[in-house]
Amino acid sequence: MSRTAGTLGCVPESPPSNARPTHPLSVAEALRFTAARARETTFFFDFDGVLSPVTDDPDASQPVPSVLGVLEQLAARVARVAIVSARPVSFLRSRFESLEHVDLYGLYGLEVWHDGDVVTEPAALPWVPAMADLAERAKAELPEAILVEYKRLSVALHYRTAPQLAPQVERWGHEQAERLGLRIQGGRMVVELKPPVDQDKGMVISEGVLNAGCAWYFGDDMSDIKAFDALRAREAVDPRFFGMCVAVANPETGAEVSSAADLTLESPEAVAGFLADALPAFAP
Ligand SMILES: O=P(O)(O)OC[C@H]1O[C@H](O[C@H]2O[C@H](CO)[C@@H](O)[C@H](O)[C@H]2O)[C@H](O)[C@@H](O)[C@@H]1O
Repeated sequence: MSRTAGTLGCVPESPPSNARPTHPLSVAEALRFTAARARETTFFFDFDGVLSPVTDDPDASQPVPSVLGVLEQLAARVARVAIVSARPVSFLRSRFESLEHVDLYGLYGLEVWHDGDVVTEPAALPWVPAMADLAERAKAELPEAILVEYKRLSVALHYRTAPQLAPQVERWGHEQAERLGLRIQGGRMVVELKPPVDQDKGMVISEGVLNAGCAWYFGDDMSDIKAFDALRAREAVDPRFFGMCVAVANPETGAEVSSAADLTLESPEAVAGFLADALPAFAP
């Protein structure tokens, strides 16, 4: 259930209060407070299912066309805009190359785009060969209908086009995780195997908001709930900080993500529309 009542509409003209608003709150209240603190605000976005509609083939995913311009404009009006994804940074670069002022975190933060280079968490690097082997083994041992996505430091096993195979994929994934000492991340019609390195979206956000007065996070999947938790945790220790958690509806993980969010938007297209409507609230 959404914790926010009301829709965006116009942002009322009343003077901004310095006091942090309390949850639940209306979208207008959240935007008004955010606009008053725009220069200390970060907007974080997940990619798949949030900026990009879900496709059967992960390689075919593209951002909603209108979102590119909106993100660039937003980045000029707030302190920072960042995409925090389970995709590799190289993939995110291929989709957002035109965005000069948007920060990119890949593989749940194991990779960061910094000064024109991909910086990888050193503790994860020894796992590259094991992940390459694992991807080959998955292709050989799992049914052909399972799409194996090799991401250098993780392997995603997709059953979107063969949902009846979910139990088999889950079982195989857990066996491999046990065999190799890997971690499992569940998601939308996918089981992902990751190195046993402490890094997740929650940790990216916890670090990313240390100097922020306000942050919004838009997510649709199980891994995004940790990012929501990070905003709540920051609010708990910093009485000035305001965090807004936005879910994007979907038939798979939507209920769980929405129940942890302040606001639920209907689709990636609705995210783009929401941001476009919100832009005038933030002075250029
Ligand atoms: O953190 P994200 O950017 O949201 O990445 C999460 C997973 O997204 C991708 O899989 C999801 O989207 C695919 C394309 O729409 C879809 O086919 C799949 O069913 C979804 O789970 C990506 O391929 C995965 O590697 C990410 O873990």
